[in-house]
Amino acid sequence: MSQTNTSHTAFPSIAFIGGGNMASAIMGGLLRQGVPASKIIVVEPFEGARQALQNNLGIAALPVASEALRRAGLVVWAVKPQSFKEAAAPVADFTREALHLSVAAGITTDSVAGWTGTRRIVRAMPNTPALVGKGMTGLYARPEVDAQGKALIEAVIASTGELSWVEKEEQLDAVTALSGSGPAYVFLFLEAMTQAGVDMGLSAEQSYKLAVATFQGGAELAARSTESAEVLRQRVTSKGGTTYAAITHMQQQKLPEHFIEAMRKAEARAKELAAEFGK
Ligand SMILES: NC(=O)c1ccc[n+]([C@@H]2O[C@H](COP(=O)([O-])OP(=O)(O)OC[C@H]3O[C@@H](n4cnc5c(N)ncnc54)[C@H](O)[C@@H]3O)[C@@H](O)[C@H]2O)c1
Ligand code: PRO
Repeated sequence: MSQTNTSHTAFPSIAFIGGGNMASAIMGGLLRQGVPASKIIVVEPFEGARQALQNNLGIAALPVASEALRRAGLVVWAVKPQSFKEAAAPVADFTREALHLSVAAGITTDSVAGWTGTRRIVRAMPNTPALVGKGMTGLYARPEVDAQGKALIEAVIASTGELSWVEKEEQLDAVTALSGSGPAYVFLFLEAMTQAGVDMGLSAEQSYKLAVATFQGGAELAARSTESAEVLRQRVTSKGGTTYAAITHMQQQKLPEHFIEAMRKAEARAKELAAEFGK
């Protein structure tokens, strides 16, 4: 992935429409990178969320769209797919000249273009580890976005972790099913591994610590290794040993097949969201 040389001093004012989890993760990354809070404008109708932004990040959010949005060179759409169209209506007139970045699952850039009146749009699929600077974000840029615009988006997203561009917009549905929803799969496995540890006589606390460290260590080993996950798995699996017993059971129960099937459900849901809420 090419690295950007956009420094935070070159950042334009950035407006966030929606100030919930994902917006907070990106804003947190920007602040950590030295972008001043005065360069960030947020529209967030829910008072509890505005309070959280003020308390956690020192950012004062607006309850409704206003002329202040005209300052923004970049608009980040961080509302739920269900609320996007409604959120765009009062904002669009102020932001036609800006570059737009949407993180909404499923919603296509054609829909965003229709609602915002501009085609300078990048669509992104981040994930929640962005909250701790360990995010993974897939990105798609419409042809109307120039190299400078892409460099700005890279600089914003790099403040939350890693990124990877896709060539076709529909590939973002696969990214959504994989890394977007993926942290939830990891947490589900953590829950199951912790429960198994408890069932076998460990405390919940110790069991959870072992499970989290195992995920961290396994992921780090895979990231640093030149060998495939399959080879790394075989190294743990002594013939006739303990891992063999567990993996054999998982394979007999078709766990990998079920897992792949589940991820295809997430991909299908991304497409449904586009059809349901993109009009
Ligand atoms: N949470 C994730 O893991 C994740 C990962 C990738 C992408 N996303 C996408 O990010 C988007 C936001 O998700 P989230 O988890 O941050 O949700 P969230 O509910 O935490 O945040 C959405 C915010 O939008 C606000 N909002 C509602 N209507 C609005 C309006 N008309 N104008 C402005 N703001 C409005 C809500 O009050 C809320 O604070 C979604 O589209 C989701 O698909 C989420
Ligand atoms: N969270 C959003 C959802 O579940 C998008 C990926 C992660 O729809």
